[in-house]
Amino acid sequence: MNLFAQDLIAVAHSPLQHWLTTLPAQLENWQKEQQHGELPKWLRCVAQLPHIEPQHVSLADTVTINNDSVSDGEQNRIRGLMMQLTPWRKGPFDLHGVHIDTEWRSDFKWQRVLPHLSNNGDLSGRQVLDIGCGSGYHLWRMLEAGADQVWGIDPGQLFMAQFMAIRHFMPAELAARAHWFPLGVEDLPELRAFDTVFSMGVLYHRRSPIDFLTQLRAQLKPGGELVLETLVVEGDEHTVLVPGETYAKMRNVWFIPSTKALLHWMSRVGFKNARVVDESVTTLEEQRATEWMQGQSLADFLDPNDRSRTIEGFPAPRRAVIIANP
Ligand SMILES: Nc1ncnc2c1ncn2[C@@H]1O[C@H](C[S@+](CC[C@H]([NH3+])C(=O)[O-])CC(=O)[O-])[C@@H](O)[C@H]1O
Repeated sequence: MNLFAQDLIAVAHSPLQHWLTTLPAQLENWQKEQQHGELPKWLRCVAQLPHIEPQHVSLADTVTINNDSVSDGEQNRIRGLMMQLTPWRKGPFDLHGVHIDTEWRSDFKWQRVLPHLSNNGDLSGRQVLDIGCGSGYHLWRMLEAGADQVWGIDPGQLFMAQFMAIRHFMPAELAARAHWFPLGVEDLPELRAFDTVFSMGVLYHRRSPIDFLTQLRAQLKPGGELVLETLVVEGDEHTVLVPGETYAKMRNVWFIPSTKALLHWMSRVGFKNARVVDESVTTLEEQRATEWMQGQSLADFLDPNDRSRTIEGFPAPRRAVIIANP
């Protein structure tokens, strides 16, 4: 069965219909050529999850789904299957009493973003795209904020399985409004159709940040809103850090601009009214190893004698949120 059949029907019934000129062929090609070797195993875990009527649902800081009569056996089954989908990086979630304490407290980032969106954070009636959405934690928060439909893309296939596991437990009405496609930003045509585009934690992974910003702008409707979150350094509009082989032990980090440089790049590609609404240093409360992500985390990426530096001697991770219009 086509994994994305329902999502493609949703595209056909949305203002994004023109996406159907490229999307079905890309997904078909992905299913034939690009599947991760472990994906069948991850999808089997999702298929084995018990079917439990969601009684209480809260899309708040911990995305929670509950039913008062869940048995210990069902809980153990959920825990065992979800553990097979580790590492869990973005969350937290609580599924029928199984608390998934992810590496990141992604709710902290949402608190830094939400108050600065237009309409006081009300996304009612909006088509929202999240580029690099990971497990899709923020997609659920966007639905909490009233979005009509939320669309996440990310090339990470484990994250897709995690999203599908969470969606499995959601009430049908919410599940039908949340979509996830295994695409990179570079796979998107110029849709110019979304009311809000989020891209958080992706810019520094791109080799060409100017092309990336251009791609983001090409997804927005006239009058839409971009929410960009990325690593930054302190400095003037000519300051950009291009780290060596690793930054905070991450291998795929290319450009870390100052906020002034980033605003300059954004104006060069045509964004209007770009403004920094938050800038903060990542704390050990926000990113840490847990039972659900037992590998190394921020504490291991910083200089043990000087927490203001990474292990490589660069400034420690500092992140900015920028809002702009196309
Ligand atoms: N070409 C690409 N196109 C789209 N996504 C990509 C690409 N390359 C990598 N990614 C994805 O971008 C996400 C970045 S994580 C931010 C998650 C969430 N947004 C968060 O803000 O918590 C932060 C980090 O890993 O540093 C991962 O899920 C990648 O798979």
